[in-house]
Amino acid sequence: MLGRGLQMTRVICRLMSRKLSAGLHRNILKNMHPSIDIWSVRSSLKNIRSVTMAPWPFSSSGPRDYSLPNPSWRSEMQRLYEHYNSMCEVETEGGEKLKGPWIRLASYNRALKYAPGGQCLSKFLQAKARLFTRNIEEQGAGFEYVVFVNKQEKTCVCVFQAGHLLEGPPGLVHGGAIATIMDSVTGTHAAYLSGPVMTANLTINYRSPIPLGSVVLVHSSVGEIDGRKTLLSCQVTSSDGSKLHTEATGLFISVSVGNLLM
Ligand SMILES: CCCCCCCCCCCC(=O)SCCNC(=O)CCNC(=O)[C@H](O)C(C)(C)COP(=O)(O)OP(=O)(O)OC[C@H]1O[C@@H](n2cnc3c(N)ncnc32)[C@H](O)[C@@H]1OP(=O)(O)O
Repeated sequence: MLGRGLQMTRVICRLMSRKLSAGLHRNILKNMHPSIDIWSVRSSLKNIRSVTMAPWPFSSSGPRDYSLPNPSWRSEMQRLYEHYNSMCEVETEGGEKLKGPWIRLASYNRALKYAPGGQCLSKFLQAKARLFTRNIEEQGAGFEYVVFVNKQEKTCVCVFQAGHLLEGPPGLVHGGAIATIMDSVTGTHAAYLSGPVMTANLTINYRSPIPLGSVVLVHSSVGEIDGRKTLLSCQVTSSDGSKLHTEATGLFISVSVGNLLM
């Protein structure tokens, strides 16, 4: 049986979707043109500022879930994926939840389109938008990663394989690519915990270089959640955890759905 919270969230999302569509349709009918009166959309979005989001808005029913294994994954990446996946919660046909405390977060290249209520908006506002970390089509060339969240401990781990397009110093991963994956993992973790957020700051210390093509773990844990502020800490380690590559803290501020679309 689906949890009551999830059912409630679905109802809210359906209502959200209607509100968003209503705002859009008014403008489309008025102008007969897909250039949107952004202020009208913004004002209709203001009404949904206090919506409580589902812990994770994406189901595994999108066209391509980028967090699933593909042939470019090295054996270490596959092994770690299977390790965490074997501890993941599964739901039986009868709705019973079995197995461990982890869940794998599905990941798509179009964050708006596959979020509840976002399908209509994505056609007009961000038709060409693609998630930065998921827009290199060649498998294994860029960011290969899968994120798992531990619901009991409220921690998060990402298995990350850095492809050849992420080079910085010869043979090593670019610092900006490391920052990107840390921002993505902590941002995803914060969104899972607190709903829609924006990164307010990310403070990074690079301790040891990451070899290009290697598989590392990105760990994220909660420092503090205080009102709109979610403070997380993050470490990138070698896949066996013995070597620290990078550490960071990130502050995420909860925002309204409208903020994310403007
Ligand atoms: C589901 C999808 C999955 C999709 C999965 C994809 C995951 C990818 C995640 C990527 C995430 C990103 O890269 S986001 C993109 C990069 N980030 C940005 O562009 C953010 C730009 N900045 C902003 O938009 C804004 O400054 C905000 C939203 C962060 C805050 O603005 P605001 O909403 O007006 O809030 P404001 O009143 O200023 O601040 C609220 C409280 O936070 C504090 N505060 C605000 N900023 C800071 C700061 N930098 N450092 C310290 N503290 C700060 C304030 O002092 C205040 O504390 P007090 O007085 O209340 O105590």
